[in-house]
Amino acid sequence: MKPVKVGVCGLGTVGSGTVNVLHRNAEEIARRTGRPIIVEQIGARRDNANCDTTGINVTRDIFDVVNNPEIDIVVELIGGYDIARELVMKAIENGKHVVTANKALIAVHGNEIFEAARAKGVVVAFEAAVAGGIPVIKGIREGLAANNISWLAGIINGTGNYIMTQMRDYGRDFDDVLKEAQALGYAEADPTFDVEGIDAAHKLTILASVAFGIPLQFDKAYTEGITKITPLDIVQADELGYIIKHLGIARRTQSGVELRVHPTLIPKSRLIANVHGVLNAVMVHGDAVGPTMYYGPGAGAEPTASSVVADIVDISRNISADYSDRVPPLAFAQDALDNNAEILSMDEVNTAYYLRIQAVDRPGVLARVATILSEKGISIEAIIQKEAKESELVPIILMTHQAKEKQMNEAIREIESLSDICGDVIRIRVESLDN
Ligand SMILES: NC(=O)C1=CN([C@@H]2O[C@H](COP(=O)(O)OP(=O)(O)OC[C@H]3O[C@@H](n4cnc5c(N)ncnc54)[C@H](O)[C@@H]3O)[C@@H](O)[C@H]2O)C=CC1
Ligand SMILES: N[C@@H](CC=O)C(=O)O
Ligand code: NA
Repeated sequence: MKPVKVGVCGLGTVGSGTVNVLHRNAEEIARRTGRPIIVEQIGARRDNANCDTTGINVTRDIFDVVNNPEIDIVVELIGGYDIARELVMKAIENGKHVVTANKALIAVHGNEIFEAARAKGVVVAFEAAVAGGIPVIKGIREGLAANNISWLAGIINGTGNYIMTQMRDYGRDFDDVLKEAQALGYAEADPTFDVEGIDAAHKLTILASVAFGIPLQFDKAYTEGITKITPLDIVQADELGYIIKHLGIARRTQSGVELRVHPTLIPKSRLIANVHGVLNAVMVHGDAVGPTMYYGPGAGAEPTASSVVADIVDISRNISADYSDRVPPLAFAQDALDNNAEILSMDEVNTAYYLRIQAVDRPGVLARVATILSEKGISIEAIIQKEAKESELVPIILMTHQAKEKQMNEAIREIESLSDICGDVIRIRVESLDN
């Protein structure tokens, strides 16, 4: 059978991993697709010592690749928003199928890209963009196609989970571990995307669209990172029976769709609470299947290449099928996407809370805090008040029952204005993940 010819743009961590996997497993992959897959050309600014490109046409101009008439599939692995968008749109215009690992691109420009691909009858595949090597897009889009999906929650940034795990288990310093994650090829080109939750929000946006059949709406996602999590909160959460994880949560409610990324207290007994290091996991709740979980490496050269190559194989198998017979990019037919599903403002979201308050050790301070919460209709589930040691400040830890974010914001503002409270109230949301 005629080989499928691939052009790889970007030869960094994922690009080199992809070329290596395609070479090493060429025979096994060809047995699956029924035809060989050949790397016809690579567009790269420079060579990569981790990747042998002998015999491959390497160009310094990635646009040579999209304009090469020999190429069937363009693989975009340069990252970023603007040039990647231009490259992918040009590839589509030239009638090429596209595979990308770029979640920023899909979350922000995906609606436009999928529309152009539909008009041209080509496929844009992005399994590697969410949770690296875990086939979670395919799992939801195809494996759960029977279900009404009510919610999903995931640890979807490998770098962040790696940092939190190393801090918790070995007491390591945030900045040191981040440097290590960068050296291991886990982090984004700009690592603030990892630690400030932007990367996770990109991925959550994509997951919510595939699960609920709504257009991509990254600008409406609530985004909070891991930079404010302290060792003290990790210890206190542990004492209360919880573990802190950075989660992306998407939930359908009567009034709209919750789309939020933030640190979260999860009961230690949940499987997902025990997902550590660079590993990711996504829980998806479908009405027919119940709770499911997808687990595996969320970043790294070959785990990510595993998803990139799976998409190449998928396209190679379907290359001759009519566009209307192919699986739609966001799982739902383009004209059936729900444009009316409102993404809720964070004010409307209901969760339980862990609060840590630094108070001057004076009688009545706890009562004053409790009164404010009660006036806002927020009830307390548990309190830990430590003895004051040398310093006269004592941490007060409160766990609340569910409350609206708006009420909690107001309560926090009032608590912070009390004269016996010092600094900001630390607030971490609590998710039971049981329904
Ligand atoms: N590293 C990982 O574990 C994962 C990365 N991704 C995504 O995969 C994509 C690539 O990431 P990495 O391989 O980690 O990044 P990287 O920085 O290691 O590689 C990107 C490569 O593209 C090259 N490049 C950028 N602009 C170029 C241009 N205009 N012309 C030629 N070459 C250009 C850079 O020189 C670099 O070698 C990003 O979208 C990233 O978000 C997705 C999942 C996991
Ligand atoms: N920087 C990302 C890479 C994979 O998507 C992460 O750490 O998860
Ligand atoms: Na994936």
